[in-house]
Amino acid sequence: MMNEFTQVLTIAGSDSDGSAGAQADLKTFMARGVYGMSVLTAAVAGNSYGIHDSINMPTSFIKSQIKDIKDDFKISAFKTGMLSDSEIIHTVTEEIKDGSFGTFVLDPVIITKHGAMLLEEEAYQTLIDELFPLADLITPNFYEAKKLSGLELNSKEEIVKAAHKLRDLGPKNIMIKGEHADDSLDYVEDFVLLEDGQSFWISEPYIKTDHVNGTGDTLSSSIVAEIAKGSSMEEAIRISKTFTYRAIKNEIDVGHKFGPINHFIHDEL
Ligand SMILES: Nc1ncnc2c1ncn2[C@@H]1O[C@H](COP(=O)(O)OP(=O)(O)O)[C@@H](O)[C@H]1O
Ligand SMILES: Cc1ncc(COP(=O)(O)OP(=O)(O)O)c(N)n1
Repeated sequence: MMNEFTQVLTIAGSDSDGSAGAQADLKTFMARGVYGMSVLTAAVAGNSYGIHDSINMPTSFIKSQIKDIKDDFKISAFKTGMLSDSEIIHTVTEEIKDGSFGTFVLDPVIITKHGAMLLEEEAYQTLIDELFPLADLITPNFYEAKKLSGLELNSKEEIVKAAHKLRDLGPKNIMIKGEHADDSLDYVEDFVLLEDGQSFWISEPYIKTDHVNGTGDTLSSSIVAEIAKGSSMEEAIRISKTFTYRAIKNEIDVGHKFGPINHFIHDEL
């Protein structure tokens, strides 16, 4: 008899070097023991030196991919990543708003840590207006949280304030990932505000390395996997922070500059 397998989905861009985007999501899904599927919204040409070109999928093709997933599979949880512009956000919103893909983790991919802009500025408000109200969790990085909340985030108090401000825009749970651009840091601390009003800081030691491409994608897709397997939101976030930390710490030698993290560490967890 065949085993029933937990099925999850990423709606995201393809990143040719395999470090981030849908490729990182699918590797993470595999590492976390769930069956991953992908709907591609865009594709970027990139390597460890950076992103050098990109193309958006036609919205009709995004719709076709989602239709084929809906027609055949039972998705327990999903995430969105790179959505490029308002037209793609609108298309994805229309296709997912029936709730048939289960728990929704929105990774508001705006900018990579090396400065590539993956969402047009005119689309920030569309993301807030259309997708935030549907999201069970949003996971902005430090820069994205600043942009989306309009706050400077110069102190822990301001990060807490930003999380409340973002939650007022509709998402049930908020995780603001901490700053890690400064090499003198001891810890990277993320702030989590849960649906029931509870909140906590979650920290791991700062790792000094150039191999951090795809950390945000890995974190959010791991949360999707853990929720699909039955964890609570808090458990899924805690497990995924540890998984991402260990994937950064156990470096692999791929690429000449800013390399990927290590998705092969699942056996040790
Ligand atoms: N150098 C680092 N050392 C330890 N943890 C890190 C490091 N870089 C990122 N992280 C962690 O990886 C996760 C993803 O965050 P981040 O890199 O900010 O996302 P994004 O890729 O969206 O910019 C967070 O939990 C963050 O704290
Ligand atoms: C296609 C594509 N999607 C997303 C990213 C950025 O990934 P993320 O993990 O959010 O950020 P970095 O850690 O890579 O900065 C990407 N590069 N490509």
